[in-house]
Amino acid sequence: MTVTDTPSTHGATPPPPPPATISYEGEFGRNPLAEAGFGAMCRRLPGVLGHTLRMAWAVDRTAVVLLLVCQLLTGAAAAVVLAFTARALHHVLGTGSVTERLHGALPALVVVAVAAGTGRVGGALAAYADGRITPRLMTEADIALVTAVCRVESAAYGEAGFADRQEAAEVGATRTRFMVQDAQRFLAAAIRMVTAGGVITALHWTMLPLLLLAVLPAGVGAVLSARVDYETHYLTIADRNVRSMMRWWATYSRFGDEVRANGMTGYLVYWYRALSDRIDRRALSAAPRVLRISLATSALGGLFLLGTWGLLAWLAATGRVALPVAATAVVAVQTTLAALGQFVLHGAALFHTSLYLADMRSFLDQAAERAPRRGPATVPERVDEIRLEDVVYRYPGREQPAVDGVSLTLRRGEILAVVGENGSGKSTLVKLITGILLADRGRVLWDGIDLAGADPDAVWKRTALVPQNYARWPLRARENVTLGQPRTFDDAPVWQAVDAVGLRETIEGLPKQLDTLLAKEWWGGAELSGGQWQRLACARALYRRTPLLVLDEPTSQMDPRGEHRILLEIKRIAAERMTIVITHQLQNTRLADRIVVLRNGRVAEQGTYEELAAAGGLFAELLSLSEDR
Ligand SMILES: Nc1ncnc2c1ncn2[C@@H]1O[C@H](COP(=O)(O)OP(=O)(O)OP(=O)(O)O)[C@@H](O)[C@H]1O
Repeated sequence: MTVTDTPSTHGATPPPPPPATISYEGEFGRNPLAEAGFGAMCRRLPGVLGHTLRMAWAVDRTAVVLLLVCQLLTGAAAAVVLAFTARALHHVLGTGSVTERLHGALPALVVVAVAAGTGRVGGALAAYADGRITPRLMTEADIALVTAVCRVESAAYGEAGFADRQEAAEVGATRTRFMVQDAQRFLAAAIRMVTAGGVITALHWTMLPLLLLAVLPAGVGAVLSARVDYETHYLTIADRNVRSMMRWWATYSRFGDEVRANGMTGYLVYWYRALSDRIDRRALSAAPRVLRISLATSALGGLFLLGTWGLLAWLAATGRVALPVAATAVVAVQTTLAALGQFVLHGAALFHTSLYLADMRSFLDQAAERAPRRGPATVPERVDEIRLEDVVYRYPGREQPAVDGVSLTLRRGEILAVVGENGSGKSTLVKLITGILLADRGRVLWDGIDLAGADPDAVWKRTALVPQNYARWPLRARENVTLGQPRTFDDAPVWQAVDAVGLRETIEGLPKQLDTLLAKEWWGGAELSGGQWQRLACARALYRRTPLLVLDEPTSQMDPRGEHRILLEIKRIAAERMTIVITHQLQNTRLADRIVVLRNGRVAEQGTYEELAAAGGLFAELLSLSEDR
């Protein structure tokens, strides 16, 4: 047999590469539970219960009170049912005629019926209270997450593991659904266990410890299995995160053309399956461990249960307990066994849920730590100058700074063009000027106020930005213009902004004009073309009328008429503000008062269009390349 490097079958190609393996080092590389012992895990329960109670209390106090009262009621009802069943059995199995015995048992049976009914009503009301609390609890958890993520310093997104902690927190937020239910069932089982345990101890003191031994292994098994499940979850967070992102990109209708016309479907589906298989393999590799735990704990529990029944038989056979008492004991054993079983299983379920909720809480703490803490300084409505002093910024995990010692001054009324090759630091520079990122070194001063000490909301009230990747908000056309600055109910300024970008005809042609929902996916929605969306993004920035206007590649998708119109508008309104335009269309930099050319994060040259075009430097080189067609 010979082995060749060349494919032997007609046109066979090597298999496509499998999805990259993602693993993290450092803080997030280790499962926080990896070293936690069984006792430590169980000690988390009171904390989880307390937290659940506090959260539930905050959303609906009446429902919480109702829930607790109902739990007590159902627990007490269960005890009454058991105690009076014992009494009834005492009569039924006693001496006398059948009628006498039944007659004697009747009052106890009535009490049993009433108590059982009360227990059922209590159970139904508890479920109702849970139904009132849980949806709001989920909403609160969800909103807390969204708010936390929207508020963190932008730099946090770049930190290793941040997105995965967020994904873990999202799972935690969805698990909130089980939180009240688990806590409620656990409490109910605890109350039933205490009451039934009391009854059974009264029959013979050895019964309860034996029963406890019979169910404890199942509880230990459930907790250990929950731990294995969480370990698998932890190991696959990164993969699931990437998979859900990929799923969105692959199935989102806006990218459908690219997927189809580039023949990506096959590979995407292959990729999706390969990653899913990898996730499944991790889950399946845990299955034997779960089976071993389950078999061992079931066997142990079964042995103890056998012992309990044996003891009961021995007590009855040797006359140590009377027959009616033994019969009651059978009922009591069953009830206590069920209560104990539920107690440990719901305890384990609560513990399981708590693992995920802990992820959510730790992410919220992490996000809170990364919330801007810059200082109280505010920025006046009018800003006359922005000065950068030797500003340096390096993205986390990158060796080279993206902006490396930039100093420049921008004055009111001035239009600054920033140019440079891909990756030269233009967008990063703009993020530093607008305070989205804070400089690692050096200062960005707005009329002498250092952005490192200024309240970011106060700064962002004064900025308008058309980023390179702007969002196409699935909102009405009006909100797509006013988002971030809903000023009045008056549409006139909205139309002004729409006119400024030459979009009036388009908007008037929409089914509901400004009220049209710009989301093709939804019924009643409409879709715009790429350039029209870009015009809308520009309209949004112009509508804000802020002292700083930043446009990053604002006309890359526009036709010449649209581009011309926007550039004229920028010039028209330039006197009242500072304007920064990033562009690769070097002809467009003619409108700027000054051009800054970046290379590797540094200012390579600056000057007017004419000066730079004649200087023979990088700008002149790029200009000649753009003209060499
Ligand atoms: N979020 C980020 N995390 C890490 N590195 C980043 C990030 N954003 C940009 N960079 C890196 O910083 C450098 C500067 O990027 P920047 O986006 O500022 O360049 P640019 O001049 O705007 O490029 P382009 O012309 O392609 O838009 C690049 O090397 C880029 O890889």
